[in-house]
Amino acid sequence: LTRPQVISIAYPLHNQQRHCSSAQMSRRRVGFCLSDKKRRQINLVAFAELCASHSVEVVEIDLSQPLESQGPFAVIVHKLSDVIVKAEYDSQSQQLLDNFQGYVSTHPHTVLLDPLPAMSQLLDRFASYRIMSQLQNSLRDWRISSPPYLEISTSDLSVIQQDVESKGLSFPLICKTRVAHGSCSHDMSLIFSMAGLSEAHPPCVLQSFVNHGAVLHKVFVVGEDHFTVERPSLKNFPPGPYERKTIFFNSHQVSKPESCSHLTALDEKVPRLPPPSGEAMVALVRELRAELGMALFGVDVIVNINTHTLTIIDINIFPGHWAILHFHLSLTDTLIQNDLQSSKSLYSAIFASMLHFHSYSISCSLSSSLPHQPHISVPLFQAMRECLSSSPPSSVTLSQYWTTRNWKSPRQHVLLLPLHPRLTSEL
Ligand SMILES: Nc1ncnc2c1ncn2[C@@H]1O[C@H](COP(=O)(O)OP(=O)(O)OP(=O)(O)O)[C@@H](O)[C@H]1O
Ligand SMILES: O=P(O)(O)O[C@H]1[C@H](OP(=O)(O)O)[C@@H](OP(=O)(O)O)[C@@H](O)[C@@H](O)[C@@H]1OP(=O)(O)O
Repeated sequence: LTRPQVISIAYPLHNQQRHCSSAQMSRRRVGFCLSDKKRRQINLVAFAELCASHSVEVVEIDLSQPLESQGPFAVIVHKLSDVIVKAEYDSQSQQLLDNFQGYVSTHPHTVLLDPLPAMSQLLDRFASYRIMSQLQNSLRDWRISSPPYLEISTSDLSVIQQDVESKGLSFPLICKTRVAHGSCSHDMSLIFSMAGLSEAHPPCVLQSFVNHGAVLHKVFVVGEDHFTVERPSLKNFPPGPYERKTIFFNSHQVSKPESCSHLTALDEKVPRLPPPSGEAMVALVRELRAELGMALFGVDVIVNINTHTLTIIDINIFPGHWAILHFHLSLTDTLIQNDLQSSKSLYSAIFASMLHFHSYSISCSLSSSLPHQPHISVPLFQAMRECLSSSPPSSVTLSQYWTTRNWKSPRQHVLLLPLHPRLTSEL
């Protein structure tokens, strides 16, 4: 077996670490500010232990305490969506956010992934759909669009019906809450007629449903890099309007890797469309990054079965759990490109280690669960399947290629482990 080239990222780091000045040493602290769920997903506690062996301190930021005494931070990685949404109506959350922003403003050398104002706009579908809509102009040559939509702020049915008509929105319509974060934000409905609009509760958006053969392309963006996976998605519906009961659903029932719903089973046999072209995806990601001013986000794309137009339906903050493997290495590149030369080795070390750590946990899961035990967890199995079906990733960097390749031959992960004696001994 060929030694995966990603290992070469790790070696020079150790050399550079030996020559670190005390100024650099003081910058070896990375703050994470994530929900309990996300922290568990990336196993931050175990990861912090691993980093410590590389002289890198991982700190879980306590927002309720002054940040000054918890820093200085070279980087802060956060997903403060909950706090940002709550700050709209809760003064305590607003205070936490102000303190956080205050720290960031007075520490311009701390790299914040991502800036709060940029994130906030994605938490509001009114704002993010405007961005998606504007993007159509610059991406027209790539035949990239977003469905027509309407912002609904009234519960006056006749006003909604008039707006739908005057805007020329075609049924079925998909109704999504204005707030794009939190469990309720994934509750949606499919409305098939003018009468059905009585079930659109403001504030929400009504977006034209686009038939796309029940395939969703989820693009994860990490700085300069991106990669794409396919997910299940809603099936095709005949163009409306027509009499049919509104369908209520939760987006996580239809578009998670493990989703298995009658709403995603096509009623008819249709030829599978080719995936979006790599060039178009590159153009899309480039425009979005510039427009959003963010490094960590996801964009959901479908392909219109009639026109073959790439259609953007959603933009998300911070890649989901599945992105984590790719995230660590890609983030390193992002930081390097930002000219953070002095921090280069630090970030490379952190994220190469993170990758190794995850490789370790995954290879253990794989070797213990496959092929001997039928009780492999559904999410893990689906995640593997998702990865296997996403080859080659649309933006193939060395690290991404490596990751994908190694998922196909999980045993190769073990080859990485001698780099970490502690992990090897655990094996
Ligand atoms: N305009 C549309 N046309 C066709 N299908 C759509 C459209 N909008 C959404 N969908 C379907 O509904 C699902 C959920 O939509 P969307 O991505 O907006 O939800 P979400 O809850 O914001 O998702 P996420 O979990 O990524 O945050 C999509 O995966 C897709 O199957
Ligand atoms: O990151 P969080 O835990 O908050 O949850 C995000 C979730 O990731 P996870 O399921 O891997 O956790 C994402 O899933 P996929 O992109 O993989 O589909 C997606 O549903 C986001 O919309 C969620 O963010 P939220 O809507 O809550 O802001």
